[in-house]
Amino acid sequence: MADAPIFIGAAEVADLLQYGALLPVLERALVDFSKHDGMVVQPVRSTVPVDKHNGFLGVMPAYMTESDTLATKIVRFYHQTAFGTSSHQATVLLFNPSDGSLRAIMDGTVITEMRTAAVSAIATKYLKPDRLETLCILGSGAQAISHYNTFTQMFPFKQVRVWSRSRESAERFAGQVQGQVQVCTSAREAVLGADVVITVTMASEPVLFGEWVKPGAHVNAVGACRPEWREVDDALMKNAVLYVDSKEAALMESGDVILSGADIFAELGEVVKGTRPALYEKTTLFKSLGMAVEDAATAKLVFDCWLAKKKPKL
Ligand SMILES: NC(=O)C1=CN([C@@H]2O[C@H](COP(=O)(O)OP(=O)(O)OC[C@H]3O[C@@H](n4cnc5c(N)ncnc54)[C@H](O)[C@@H]3O)[C@@H](O)[C@H]2O)C=CC1
Ligand SMILES: O=C(O)C1=NCCCC1
Repeated sequence: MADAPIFIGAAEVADLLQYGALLPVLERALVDFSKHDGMVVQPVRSTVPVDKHNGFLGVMPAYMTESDTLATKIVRFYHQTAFGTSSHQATVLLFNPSDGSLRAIMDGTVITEMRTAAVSAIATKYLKPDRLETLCILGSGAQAISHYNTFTQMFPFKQVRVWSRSRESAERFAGQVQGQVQVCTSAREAVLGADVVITVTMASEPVLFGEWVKPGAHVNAVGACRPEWREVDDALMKNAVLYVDSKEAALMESGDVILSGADIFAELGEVVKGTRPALYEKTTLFKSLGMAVEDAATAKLVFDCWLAKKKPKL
């Protein structure tokens, strides 16, 4: 009989996951996904609208042959949540690929926060390798915090600006993170002159406009994961060189891509592998929707770290 699955809660996931180990694991997952050689199986996320309660439930399975990783994430994202509870909550199930038995149930909320920020950082590393002085974050929730933490660890920004719909939440954000943050009164003020812009809002209409964005800047557009939602206007979508995590998902899920009619230049995994160029002298935009392979690879890393910690030291 198979062993009972282990449970790894949020605090332990946060303790086990280090960006130093996570980044190469994610780069490999992105590359393997973008080979499209049949070795990675990842259907586009299946999302159930829960209209009555203004929310969605997403199911994200993946199998990666080379690393022999089988997992699924279940994630809820709700517009209205009680104060103090996160709009996004997730659980990851990690299976034994050889017989399909359940190996581990782990918190997926921390995984979602950390792997999404890490993938944006990978996009930034390839698409904006130099002149990283000013970082702008639009939004002040959980992803804003994980992006702030990752980006200030990985890059030498001299200034970080934040804008949020309410000044109160932007100030709360500034008080929560370590280091200086300039709270801006408008999105425009935050974006003008920034080298890197990150959009991490629950907006369904554009909050970022092309006319504000400095030529040659890089944008990570992380929100707006529904076909009718926008975070970015048509001008930016059409004038920037557009990179995505998955072309198939972008054409099914991203309102910014679908409704602007912008052409996708490449998948991020193709850039990491070197089969498509990083046009970093131009204005670039990475449209992130989040992929199951990112969760599966991260969950396997968490599980392997958990096993290594558990092993008695000889
Ligand atoms: N690409 C990816 O892999 C992932 C994307 N996401 C997306 O990232 C975004 C941020 O997620 P979290 O930080 O976890 O959410 P959160 O609920 O913690 O924060 C959302 C932020 O958006 C702001 N906001 C809400 N409605 C807005 C509006 N109409 N206009 C402007 N700002 C608005 C809120 O004030 C808050 O600052 C969401 O769109 C989420 O779905 C989340 C997980 C993974
Ligand atoms: O990748 C994810 O996880 C999510 N992406 C879009 C919003 C829901 C969670």
